[in-house]
Amino acid sequence: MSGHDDADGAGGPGGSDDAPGTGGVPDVALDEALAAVAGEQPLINSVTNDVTVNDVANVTLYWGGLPVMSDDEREVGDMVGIADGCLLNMGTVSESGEETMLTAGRAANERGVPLVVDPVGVGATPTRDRVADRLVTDLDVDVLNGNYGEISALVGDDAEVRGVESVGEYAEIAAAAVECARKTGAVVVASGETDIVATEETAFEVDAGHSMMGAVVGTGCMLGVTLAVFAAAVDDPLDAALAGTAAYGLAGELAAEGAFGDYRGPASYKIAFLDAVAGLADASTPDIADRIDRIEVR
Ligand SMILES: Nc1ncnc2c1ncn2[C@@H]1O[C@H](COP(=O)(O)OP(=O)(O)O)[C@@H](O)[C@H]1O
Ligand SMILES: Cc1ncsc1CCOP(=O)(O)O
Ligand SMILES: [Mg+2]
Repeated sequence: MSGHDDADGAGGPGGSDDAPGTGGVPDVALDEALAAVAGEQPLINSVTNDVTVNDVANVTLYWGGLPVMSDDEREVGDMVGIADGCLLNMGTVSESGEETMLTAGRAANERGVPLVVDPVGVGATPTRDRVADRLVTDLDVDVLNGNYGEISALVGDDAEVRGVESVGEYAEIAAAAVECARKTGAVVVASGETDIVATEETAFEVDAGHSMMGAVVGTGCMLGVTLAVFAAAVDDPLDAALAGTAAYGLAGELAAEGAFGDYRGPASYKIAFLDAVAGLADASTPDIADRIDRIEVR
Protein backbone atom coordinates (compact mmCIF):
# COMPACT_ATOMS: atom_id res chain seq x y z
CA MET A 1 0.00 0.00 0.00
CA SER A 2 1.18 3.48 -0.64
CA GLY A 3 0.09 4.99 2.67
CA HIS A 4 0.37 8.70 3.30
CA ASP A 5 1.93 11.04 5.77
CA ASP A 6 0.00 13.14 8.21
CA ALA A 7 1.79 16.44 7.98
CA ASP A 8 -1.33 18.44 8.84
CA GLY A 9 -1.80 16.51 12.03
CA ALA A 10 -5.30 15.36 11.14
CA GLY A 11 -4.94 11.72 11.97
CA GLY A 12 -8.47 10.71 12.73
CA PRO A 13 -9.47 7.72 14.72
CA GLY A 14 -7.12 4.85 15.21
CA GLY A 15 -7.94 1.41 16.37
CA SER A 16 -6.91 -1.21 13.86
CA ASP A 17 -3.95 -2.35 15.90
CA ASP A 18 -5.80 -5.29 17.28
CA ALA A 19 -7.64 -6.15 14.09
CA PRO A 20 -5.65 -8.55 11.95
CA GLY A 21 -5.53 -12.09 13.11
CA THR A 22 -6.62 -11.50 16.73
CA GLY A 23 -10.36 -11.82 16.53
CA GLY A 24 -10.80 -8.13 17.30
CA VAL A 25 -12.93 -5.57 15.59
CA PRO A 26 -11.23 -2.20 15.05
CA ASP A 27 -12.45 0.48 17.41
CA VAL A 28 -13.33 3.15 14.85
CA ALA A 29 -14.99 6.34 16.08
CA LEU A 30 -17.25 7.78 13.41
CA ASP A 31 -17.48 11.22 15.02
CA GLU A 32 -13.69 11.48 15.04
CA ALA A 33 -13.51 10.38 11.41
CA LEU A 34 -16.08 12.96 10.36
CA ALA A 35 -14.27 15.65 12.38
CA ALA A 36 -10.98 14.69 10.70
CA VAL A 37 -12.62 15.08 7.28
CA ALA A 38 -14.08 18.45 8.26
CA GLY A 39 -10.77 19.59 9.68
CA GLU A 40 -8.68 18.55 6.73
CA GLN A 41 -11.06 19.45 3.86
CA PRO A 42 -9.20 16.99 1.65
CA LEU A 43 -8.83 17.77 -2.03
CA ILE A 44 -9.87 14.68 -3.98
CA ASN A 45 -9.11 14.24 -7.67
CA SER A 46 -11.54 11.79 -9.22
CA VAL A 47 -10.83 10.34 -12.64
CA THR A 48 -14.28 8.91 -13.08
CA ASN A 49 -17.04 8.03 -15.48
CA ASP A 50 -19.31 10.29 -17.53
CA VAL A 51 -22.49 8.86 -16.01
CA THR A 52 -22.19 9.80 -12.34
CA VAL A 53 -19.42 12.39 -12.31
CA ASN A 54 -21.63 15.15 -10.90
CA ASP A 55 -22.89 12.97 -8.06
CA VAL A 56 -19.31 11.97 -7.24
CA ALA A 57 -18.29 15.64 -7.11
CA ASN A 58 -21.22 16.57 -4.86
CA VAL A 59 -20.66 13.71 -2.44
CA THR A 60 -17.02 14.77 -2.10
CA LEU A 61 -18.16 18.26 -1.16
CA TYR A 62 -20.97 17.11 1.12
CA TRP A 63 -18.63 15.01 3.26
CA GLY A 64 -16.47 18.10 3.70
CA GLY A 65 -13.88 17.47 1.01
CA LEU A 66 -13.05 19.47 -2.09
CA PRO A 67 -13.76 17.84 -5.45
CA VAL A 68 -11.80 18.18 -8.67
CA MET A 69 -12.25 15.96 -11.70
CA SER A 70 -9.08 16.50 -13.72
CA ASP A 71 -8.81 13.85 -16.42
CA ASP A 72 -6.45 15.58 -18.83
CA GLU A 73 -3.23 13.66 -19.42
CA ARG A 74 -1.31 16.97 -19.44
CA GLU A 75 -2.28 18.04 -15.92
CA VAL A 76 -3.66 15.08 -14.04
CA GLY A 77 -0.29 14.17 -12.51
CA ASP A 78 0.18 17.72 -11.19
CA MET A 79 -3.36 17.85 -9.82
CA VAL A 80 -3.09 14.50 -8.07
CA GLY A 81 0.32 15.60 -6.75
CA ILE A 82 -1.30 18.45 -4.83
CA ALA A 83 -4.37 16.45 -3.82
CA ASP A 84 -5.02 14.57 -0.57
CA GLY A 85 -6.76 11.63 -2.23
CA CYS A 86 -7.36 10.14 -5.67
CA LEU A 87 -10.19 8.01 -7.07
CA LEU A 88 -9.90 6.00 -10.28
CA ASN A 89 -13.30 4.75 -11.51
CA MET A 90 -13.23 2.88 -14.84
CA GLY A 91 -16.96 3.09 -15.56
CA THR A 92 -16.63 4.66 -19.02
CA VAL A 93 -12.92 4.21 -19.58
CA SER A 94 -11.55 4.86 -23.06
CA GLU A 95 -8.16 4.04 -24.54
CA SER A 96 -6.78 7.44 -23.58
CA GLY A 97 -8.64 7.36 -20.28
CA GLU A 98 -6.87 4.15 -19.36
CA GLU A 99 -3.49 5.88 -19.71
CA THR A 100 -4.77 8.92 -17.81
CA MET A 101 -5.86 6.74 -14.91
CA LEU A 102 -2.44 5.11 -14.81
CA THR A 103 -0.74 8.52 -14.89
CA ALA A 104 -2.97 9.71 -12.05
CA GLY A 105 -2.37 6.53 -10.06
CA ARG A 106 1.40 6.70 -10.48
CA ALA A 107 1.39 10.33 -9.34
CA ALA A 108 -0.63 9.31 -6.28
CA ASN A 109 1.81 6.53 -5.46
CA GLU A 110 4.86 8.76 -5.96
CA ARG A 111 3.47 11.46 -3.68
CA GLY A 112 1.98 9.15 -1.05
CA VAL A 113 -1.56 10.27 -1.91
CA PRO A 114 -4.15 7.65 -0.86
CA LEU A 115 -5.49 5.86 -3.91
CA VAL A 116 -8.94 4.29 -4.32
CA VAL A 117 -9.88 2.18 -7.36
CA ASP A 118 -13.43 1.22 -8.41
CA PRO A 119 -13.17 -1.36 -11.23
CA VAL A 120 -16.67 -0.71 -12.57
CA GLY A 121 -17.93 -3.51 -14.80
CA VAL A 122 -14.89 -5.76 -14.46
CA GLY A 123 -16.01 -9.23 -15.44
CA ALA A 124 -18.40 -7.92 -18.10
CA THR A 125 -15.96 -7.66 -21.03
CA PRO A 126 -12.36 -8.65 -21.77
CA THR A 127 -11.44 -4.97 -22.17
CA ARG A 128 -12.61 -4.13 -18.66
CA ASP A 129 -10.80 -7.19 -17.30
CA ARG A 130 -7.58 -6.01 -18.92
CA VAL A 131 -7.91 -2.41 -17.72
CA ALA A 132 -8.72 -3.50 -14.16
CA ASP A 133 -5.79 -5.88 -14.18
CA ARG A 134 -3.43 -3.09 -15.22
CA LEU A 135 -4.73 -0.79 -12.50
CA VAL A 136 -4.25 -3.30 -9.70
CA THR A 137 -0.96 -4.64 -11.06
CA ASP A 138 0.81 -1.38 -11.93
CA LEU A 139 -0.44 0.67 -8.99
CA ASP A 140 -0.33 0.43 -5.20
CA VAL A 141 -4.00 0.70 -4.37
CA ASP A 142 -4.97 1.65 -0.81
CA VAL A 143 -8.68 0.85 -1.02
CA LEU A 144 -10.52 -1.01 -3.79
CA ASN A 145 -14.32 -1.03 -3.94
CA GLY A 146 -16.66 -2.91 -6.20
CA ASN A 147 -19.96 -4.71 -6.05
CA TYR A 148 -20.06 -8.42 -5.23
CA GLY A 149 -19.85 -9.42 -8.90
CA GLU A 150 -16.88 -7.16 -9.62
CA ILE A 151 -14.88 -8.31 -6.58
CA SER A 152 -15.61 -11.95 -7.44
CA ALA A 153 -14.62 -11.41 -11.09
CA LEU A 154 -11.34 -9.79 -10.06
CA VAL A 155 -10.23 -12.99 -8.34
CA GLY A 156 -11.54 -15.29 -11.05
CA ASP A 157 -14.55 -16.58 -9.11
CA ASP A 158 -17.84 -17.25 -10.88
CA ALA A 159 -19.46 -13.85 -11.35
CA GLU A 160 -22.26 -12.40 -13.36
CA VAL A 161 -21.63 -8.75 -14.15
CA ARG A 162 -24.20 -7.48 -16.66
CA GLY A 163 -22.90 -4.13 -17.83
CA VAL A 164 -22.06 -2.60 -14.46
CA GLU A 165 -24.61 -4.49 -12.35
CA SER A 166 -23.85 -7.44 -10.13
CA VAL A 167 -26.38 -10.21 -10.59
CA GLY A 168 -26.40 -13.73 -9.18
CA GLU A 169 -25.56 -15.23 -5.82
CA TYR A 170 -22.26 -14.72 -4.00
CA ALA A 171 -22.21 -17.04 -1.01
CA GLU A 172 -18.41 -16.84 -0.75
CA ILE A 173 -18.08 -13.07 -1.04
CA ALA A 174 -16.09 -12.63 2.19
CA ALA A 175 -13.50 -15.18 1.05
CA ALA A 176 -13.39 -13.54 -2.39
CA ALA A 177 -12.82 -10.14 -0.79
CA VAL A 178 -9.92 -11.45 1.31
CA GLU A 179 -8.46 -13.10 -1.80
CA CYS A 180 -8.84 -9.81 -3.65
CA ALA A 181 -7.02 -8.01 -0.83
CA ARG A 182 -4.19 -10.55 -1.07
CA LYS A 183 -4.01 -10.14 -4.84
CA THR A 184 -4.02 -6.33 -4.81
CA GLY A 185 -2.57 -5.38 -1.40
CA ALA A 186 -5.55 -3.07 -0.97
CA VAL A 187 -8.23 -2.96 1.67
CA VAL A 188 -11.23 -4.27 -0.28
CA VAL A 189 -14.82 -3.11 0.09
CA ALA A 190 -17.30 -5.49 -1.56
CA SER A 191 -20.64 -3.69 -1.68
CA GLY A 192 -24.09 -5.20 -1.70
CA GLU A 193 -26.92 -5.81 0.73
CA THR A 194 -24.25 -6.23 3.42
CA ASP A 195 -20.91 -4.59 2.78
CA ILE A 196 -17.72 -6.58 3.34
CA VAL A 197 -14.47 -4.84 4.24
CA ALA A 198 -11.47 -7.14 3.88
CA THR A 199 -7.75 -7.12 4.43
CA GLU A 200 -5.27 -9.82 3.46
CA GLU A 201 -5.88 -11.43 6.85
CA THR A 202 -9.51 -10.99 7.69
CA ALA A 203 -12.94 -9.69 6.76
CA PHE A 204 -15.59 -7.61 8.47
CA GLU A 205 -19.22 -7.12 7.59
CA VAL A 206 -20.67 -3.65 7.90
CA ASP A 207 -24.37 -3.78 8.60
CA ALA A 208 -25.57 -0.40 7.38
CA GLY A 209 -27.47 0.81 4.35
CA HIS A 210 -30.89 0.48 2.77
CA SER A 211 -32.28 -1.36 -0.25
CA MET A 212 -33.22 1.99 -1.86
CA MET A 213 -29.50 2.56 -2.39
CA GLY A 214 -29.52 -0.33 -4.84
CA ALA A 215 -32.19 1.44 -6.88
CA VAL A 216 -30.04 4.50 -7.64
CA VAL A 217 -27.38 4.53 -10.36
CA GLY A 218 -24.13 5.79 -8.92
CA THR A 219 -24.28 4.66 -5.30
CA GLY A 220 -21.23 2.46 -5.91
CA CYS A 221 -19.36 5.36 -7.53
CA MET A 222 -20.29 7.67 -4.64
CA LEU A 223 -19.12 5.01 -2.19
CA GLY A 224 -15.78 5.02 -4.02
CA VAL A 225 -15.21 8.72 -3.54
CA THR A 226 -16.47 8.48 0.04
CA LEU A 227 -13.68 6.00 0.65
CA ALA A 228 -11.19 8.40 -0.95
CA VAL A 229 -12.36 11.25 1.32
CA PHE A 230 -12.05 9.09 4.46
CA ALA A 231 -8.71 7.61 3.35
CA ALA A 232 -7.41 11.15 2.92
CA ALA A 233 -8.35 12.14 6.47
CA VAL A 234 -7.96 8.91 8.46
CA ASP A 235 -4.47 7.44 8.74
CA ASP A 236 -5.14 3.73 8.52
CA PRO A 237 -6.77 2.45 5.29
CA LEU A 238 -8.76 -0.21 7.17
CA ASP A 239 -10.11 2.33 9.67
CA ALA A 240 -10.89 4.68 6.78
CA ALA A 241 -12.70 1.95 4.84
CA LEU A 242 -14.75 0.87 7.85
CA ALA A 243 -15.66 4.43 8.86
CA GLY A 244 -16.44 5.50 5.29
CA THR A 245 -18.52 2.43 4.52
CA ALA A 246 -20.48 2.71 7.77
CA ALA A 247 -21.02 6.47 7.41
CA TYR A 248 -22.27 5.99 3.86
CA GLY A 249 -24.71 3.27 4.92
CA LEU A 250 -25.99 5.36 7.83
CA ALA A 251 -26.70 8.22 5.44
CA GLY A 252 -28.67 5.77 3.31
CA GLU A 253 -30.69 4.71 6.34
CA LEU A 254 -31.39 8.27 7.50
CA ALA A 255 -32.60 9.15 4.00
CA ALA A 256 -34.89 6.10 3.95
CA GLU A 257 -36.29 7.03 7.37
CA GLY A 258 -37.30 10.42 5.98
CA ALA A 259 -34.90 12.32 8.25
CA PHE A 260 -33.98 14.55 5.31
CA GLY A 261 -37.37 14.81 3.66
CA ASP A 262 -39.99 12.51 2.24
CA TYR A 263 -39.19 10.62 -0.93
CA ARG A 264 -41.58 9.20 -3.48
CA GLY A 265 -39.24 6.90 -5.42
CA PRO A 266 -35.58 6.38 -6.34
CA ALA A 267 -35.10 9.83 -7.86
CA SER A 268 -36.30 11.76 -4.81
CA TYR A 269 -34.54 9.20 -2.57
CA LYS A 270 -31.27 10.18 -4.23
CA ILE A 271 -31.81 13.80 -3.26
CA ALA A 272 -32.65 12.83 0.33
CA PHE A 273 -29.56 10.62 0.39
CA LEU A 274 -27.28 13.43 -0.79
CA ASP A 275 -28.77 15.69 1.89
CA ALA A 276 -28.17 12.94 4.45
CA VAL A 277 -24.49 12.77 3.48
CA ALA A 278 -24.25 16.54 3.92
CA GLY A 279 -26.09 16.42 7.24
CA LEU A 280 -24.71 13.24 8.80
CA ALA A 281 -22.09 14.98 10.95
CA ASP A 282 -24.80 17.16 12.54
CA ALA A 283 -27.31 14.35 12.91
CA SER A 284 -26.81 12.07 15.88
CA THR A 285 -24.09 9.70 14.75
CA PRO A 286 -24.55 6.37 16.51
CA ASP A 287 -21.68 4.22 17.64
CA ILE A 288 -20.72 2.16 14.60
CA ALA A 289 -19.06 -0.56 16.69
CA ASP A 290 -22.30 -2.54 16.81
CA ARG A 291 -22.56 -2.34 13.00
CA ILE A 292 -19.20 -4.04 12.37
CA ASP A 293 -18.65 -7.75 12.85
CA ARG A 294 -15.66 -9.86 12.08
CA ILE A 295 -16.25 -12.79 9.73
CA GLU A 296 -14.24 -15.96 9.96
CA VAL A 297 -12.62 -16.60 6.59
CA ARG A 298 -10.30 -19.50 5.94
N1 LIG B 1 -30.13 -4.19 -0.90
C1 LIG B 1 -29.31 -3.30 -0.32
N2 LIG B 1 -29.40 -3.09 1.01
C2 LIG B 1 -28.60 -2.19 1.62
N3 LIG B 1 -27.64 -1.46 0.98
C3 LIG B 1 -27.50 -1.65 -0.34
C4 LIG B 1 -28.31 -2.56 -1.06
N4 LIG B 1 -27.94 -2.54 -2.36
C5 LIG B 1 -26.94 -1.64 -2.45
N5 LIG B 1 -26.66 -1.11 -1.23
C6 LIG B 1 -25.64 -0.11 -0.92
O1 LIG B 1 -25.46 0.71 -2.05
C7 LIG B 1 -24.09 1.04 -2.23
C8 LIG B 1 -23.66 0.61 -3.62
O2 LIG B 1 -23.61 -0.78 -3.65
P1 LIG B 1 -23.83 -1.63 -4.97
O3 LIG B 1 -25.20 -1.42 -5.47
O4 LIG B 1 -23.40 -3.02 -4.62
O5 LIG B 1 -22.73 -1.00 -5.93
P2 LIG B 1 -22.81 -0.68 -7.47
O6 LIG B 1 -23.72 0.51 -7.56
O7 LIG B 1 -21.41 -0.36 -7.82
O8 LIG B 1 -23.32 -1.91 -8.16
C9 LIG B 1 -23.34 0.36 -1.08
O9 LIG B 1 -23.15 1.30 -0.05
C10 LIG B 1 -24.29 -0.74 -0.63
O10 LIG B 1 -24.15 -1.01 0.73
C1 LIG C 1 -24.38 2.81 -15.72
C2 LIG C 1 -22.93 3.05 -15.89
N1 LIG C 1 -22.30 2.72 -17.06
C3 LIG C 1 -21.01 3.02 -17.03
S1 LIG C 1 -20.52 3.72 -15.58
C4 LIG C 1 -22.08 3.62 -14.94
C5 LIG C 1 -22.42 4.06 -13.57
C6 LIG C 1 -22.21 2.95 -12.60
O1 LIG C 1 -22.51 3.39 -11.31
P1 LIG C 1 -22.50 2.43 -10.06
O2 LIG C 1 -21.35 1.50 -10.19
O3 LIG C 1 -22.35 3.34 -8.91
O4 LIG C 1 -23.82 1.71 -10.06
MG1 LIG D 1 -20.17 0.31 -9.16
